[in-house]
Amino acid sequence: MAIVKVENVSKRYLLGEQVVEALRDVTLEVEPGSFLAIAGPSGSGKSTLLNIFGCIDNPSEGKVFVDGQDVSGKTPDELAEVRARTIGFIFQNFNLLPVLSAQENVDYPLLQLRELSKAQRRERVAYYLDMVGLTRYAGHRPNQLSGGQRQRVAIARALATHSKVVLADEPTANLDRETGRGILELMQGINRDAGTTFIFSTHDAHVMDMADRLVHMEDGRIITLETKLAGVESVRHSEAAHPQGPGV
Ligand SMILES: Nc1ncnc2c1ncn2[C@@H]1O[C@H](COP(=O)(O)OP(=O)(O)OP(=O)(O)O)[C@@H](O)[C@H]1O
Repeated sequence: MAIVKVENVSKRYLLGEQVVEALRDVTLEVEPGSFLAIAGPSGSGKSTLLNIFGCIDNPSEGKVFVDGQDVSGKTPDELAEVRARTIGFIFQNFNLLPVLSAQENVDYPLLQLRELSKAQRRERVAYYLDMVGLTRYAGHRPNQLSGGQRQRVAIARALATHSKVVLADEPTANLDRETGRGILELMQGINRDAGTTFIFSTHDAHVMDMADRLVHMEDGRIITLETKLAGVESVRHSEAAHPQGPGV
């Protein structure tokens, strides 16, 4: 079963009098354990697709499934619950709370999981800060950390809720190439060791190379889907090869 799936999803925004077609009839299934990159020119719909996968935005048409649940008809409170328990987010500008330390930033989304005791939360925060190599920096606030360290805090925060899927919108865009590569290697290691699904958008060819699945978008549509398994690369042109839409 797909961990996230969109079926015939379109998204239109109204910009004054003008209608912007951000997504046009997109169908995509992402299998658990994928390390999937979404590439495409600026404005092609990458962030919109990630936001719809993450239940931050609703499609104008089509269906969205997260962890087997059809989220189309859910209330805002129900969607918040799905997000809190299933999905982690990483952003290009890190989105950490500036007044909180690294450990408090990682703890913050855990406050929504009311079944966790304070001791369990403390244990989880310590575990994930260790996983991203930041135990020594637990008490530092974001402005006392480098860009790469801030993104590591964001990764720990995304994982601490035991998210099944981490959605990352250009996670390396504000980092130099070497630091960006380190962040991708960290995400890839977690993907391989823990089986967490990662879906990230990128403009960077080096980052695309690290993905095991690569979706190319243009003008709100999926143009191609590449799968790299055991050294074999296949490229599917979504409409010709997949009348039902591509499955990843
Ligand atoms: N809230 C909004 N209101 C109006 N138009 C929007 C809104 N969000 C996105 N769009 C438009 O939808 C289209 C797709 O935008 P989107 O941000 O998904 O592209 P992208 O591929 O992520 O671009 P980038 O690589 O520059 O981040 C663009 O034409 C954009 O201007």
